Amino acid sequence: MSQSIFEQLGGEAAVDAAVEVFYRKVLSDDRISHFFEGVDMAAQAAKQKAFLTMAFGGPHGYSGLDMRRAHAHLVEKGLNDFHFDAVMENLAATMQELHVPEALIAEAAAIAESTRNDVLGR
Ligand code: HEM
Repeated sequence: MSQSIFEQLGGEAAVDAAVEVFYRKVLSDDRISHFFEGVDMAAQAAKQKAFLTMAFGGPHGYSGLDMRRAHAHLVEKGLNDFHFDAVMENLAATMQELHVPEALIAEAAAIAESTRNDVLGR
């Protein structure tokens, strides 16, 4: 059986390392940082970790319905494809910075991409 990206990258420790890099990129990206204003910082780190665990195909407790619910208030504030694309870019840039092989980056992107319609509520 083939391993998930999560396992190939080194499991939880790898995700922890990626969280820090991804977090910094997202919060300094003025296309999307405003969506994170007022979000509790400790809870935010856990969210980032959940996001990356999901993108890497690791064990997570989220369904499409949860993704829809978690982002519904952001859709009301105008969250759209432009913002989703920006997050995808930050995800790829994070993995490039951590020297993740291109094939694994593409796999993670495909997983994140599969949540687009749920995250954008359509
Ligand atoms: C690539 C697809 C995405 C995935 C897999 C994802 C994943 C998640 C997860 C797992 C949570 C935590 C949900 C919970 O509270 O249980 C969350 C919350 C959140 N997401 Fe996303 N997300 C995605 C796209 C986005 C985008 C495009 C934005 C905005 C640019 C965004 C902004 C947020 C914010 C601000 C929260 C926290 C909401 C709050 O606590 O008020 N997410 N996301």
